[in-house]
Amino acid sequence: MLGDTVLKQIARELRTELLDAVSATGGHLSAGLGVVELTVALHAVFDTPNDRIVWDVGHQSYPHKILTGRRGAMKTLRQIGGLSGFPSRAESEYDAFGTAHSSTAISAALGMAHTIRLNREDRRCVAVVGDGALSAGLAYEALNNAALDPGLRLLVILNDNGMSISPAVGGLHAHLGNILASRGMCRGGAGCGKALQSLSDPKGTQGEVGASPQATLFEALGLIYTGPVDGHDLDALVPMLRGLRDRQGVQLLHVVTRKGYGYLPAEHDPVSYHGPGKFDPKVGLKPAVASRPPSQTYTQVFSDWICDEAARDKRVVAITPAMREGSGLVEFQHRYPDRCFDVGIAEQHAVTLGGGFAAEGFRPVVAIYSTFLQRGYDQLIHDIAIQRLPVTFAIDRAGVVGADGPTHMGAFDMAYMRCVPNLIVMAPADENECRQMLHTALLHDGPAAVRYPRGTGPGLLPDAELAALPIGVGDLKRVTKAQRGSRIALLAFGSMVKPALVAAERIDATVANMRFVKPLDVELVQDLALTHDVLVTAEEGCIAGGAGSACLEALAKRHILCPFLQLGLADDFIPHGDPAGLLAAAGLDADGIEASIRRFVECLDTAAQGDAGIAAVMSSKTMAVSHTTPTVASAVRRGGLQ
Ligand SMILES: Cc1ncc(C[n+]2csc(CCOP(=O)(O)OP(=O)(O)O)c2C)c(N)n1
Ligand SMILES: CC(=O)[C@@H](O)[C@H](O)COP(=O)(O)O
Ligand SMILES: [Mg+2]
Repeated sequence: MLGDTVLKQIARELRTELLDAVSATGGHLSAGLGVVELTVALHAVFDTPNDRIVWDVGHQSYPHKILTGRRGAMKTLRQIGGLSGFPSRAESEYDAFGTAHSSTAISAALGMAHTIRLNREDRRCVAVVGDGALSAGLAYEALNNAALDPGLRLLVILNDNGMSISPAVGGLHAHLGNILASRGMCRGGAGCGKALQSLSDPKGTQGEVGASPQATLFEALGLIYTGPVDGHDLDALVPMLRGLRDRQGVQLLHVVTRKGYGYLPAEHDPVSYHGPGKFDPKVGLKPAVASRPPSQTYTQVFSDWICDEAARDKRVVAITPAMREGSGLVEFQHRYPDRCFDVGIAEQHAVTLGGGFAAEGFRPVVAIYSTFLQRGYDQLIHDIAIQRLPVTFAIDRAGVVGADGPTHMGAFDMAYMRCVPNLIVMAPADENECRQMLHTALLHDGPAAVRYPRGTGPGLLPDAELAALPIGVGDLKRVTKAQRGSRIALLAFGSMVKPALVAAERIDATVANMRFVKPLDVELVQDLALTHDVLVTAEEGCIAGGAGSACLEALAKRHILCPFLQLGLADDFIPHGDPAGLLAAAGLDADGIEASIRRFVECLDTAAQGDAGIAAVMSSKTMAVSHTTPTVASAVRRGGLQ
């Protein structure tokens, strides 16, 4: 075991290393800075990777990465082919469990603890979970399940820094504050809870409901609580972890830390340093420019839109599951504090809360990332769609998000939403259309979703005027001049309209901005199939079950046969990296769309000329579905991406 002085020296170097690395690449910073000492202490006390440490979310795991053989690779963080920004089992044996969506760590570590008991092994499991992550139902499901199992050996470390991305919210936050206020910071011994009080009893005792006059929520649940301990004080932390290491029962160690600790700009503004881009650590982040940049992000478009609607209509309320900044609700909350609901990390609740508002005649807008709406899927169906409740879903980060990688890609929403009855699903081609679609959704007397990508669009700045779009009607943007031969029609959804138009100029194709994934403009699809030789769909989402599949189903329903090419995200997870590079690798930029169509048409021509069997099929215009785009992951594996 390394001496305490050495551990302190390691912590100092680790913090400097972390700051240097993240300021050079961008990534998650303030959470990692806050757990430097905790990371050092855990690795000093536990025998990793034999003992398992499961980092919840994993955005705080960079110090752990640096300590576990990845120091030199930190410069590749979140870039194509480089280190993941989250724990990854594929990356290191020290990453016990892949995480990135929050609140999974206790469940995963509990599963591991069960296997250890079943296998009669001498190993330990630790889940490190933040106070923000503890607002999600999943975490409570795990705690509830873990409690009262004295035979298990599981340590849950609650890293309480009072912060989610924004300041933590809710009753739990208040409860943690009360514990700290009433008990003070403990340094071991009886005041720390039952576990350390009975260190002489190596088997430990299970927490008893109401055992202490100021029982914590955790004790009331049946966990063995220890703390609160200063998470930056290695002299307190290390002995405490040593004391808890071999104890049986589900132990909860309450560690208090400061997000951004050790780098003053991040301590003062942990929100901005949660996930900064590159910056000079000597200077810090540049203050946000007061004037608007020429191109707005879709998030900013949403932000302006909801403020405008709220000024017009008092029934408009906004709900965010802990993504106030990322979803563009800071200004709205500032202007309408009593109409903005940050519910913490609680996506399921966010959706159903919207249902409650809608049932009473309000117009709730649930602002949510595509990837996080996956958590609220049953609520979307059961609580909203079945009852046709007018909830607007403003779905940000739909499509390829980039550096956060496979866990955060908004690849699935079109597929998982278009099968839900009563739900309207829109995908804007540009910023102005985004605003009009959000307005359309809000006016619609039923649930409606608008899915838009991370970052900026083509730059078509939104009109101040709001006009509802006719529901289920696409927009023909370009008509091919070709009279016969390969008359190609490109049916583009959302962000694919722009590259489709560029490709269409080169190959002379018709382009439709489909606008609606659901209800689909079936007439338009069928007309284009009947007047063209080849139909191509393009979407920034998974091909399987996605918008292109909707078009195919529309043709099948009327027995219309047409060679059909579906462009989108192939059946694989998209790795992390620069979004433009990832889109290009998926064949979803103008060059890729053009190349895929040329290949497809060539293939059809060859088949028509060479192979009698296929020619017969083609001449009878039997539907030919072809998708040849390589997956992005396979391109990265082949080293084909720069
Ligand atoms: C299910 C889910 N919702 C939202 C997020 C986005 N998110 C990432 S970190 C974070 C804050 C987590 O707070 P906490 O667990 O306390 O960790 P801290 O950053 O404070 O260390 C949020 C909301 C997520 N990763 N997963
Ligand atoms: C870890 C996490 O889930 C978030 O911090 C996420 O990385 C934010 O992504 P954006 O940068 O797209 O808001
Ligand atoms: Mg926190």
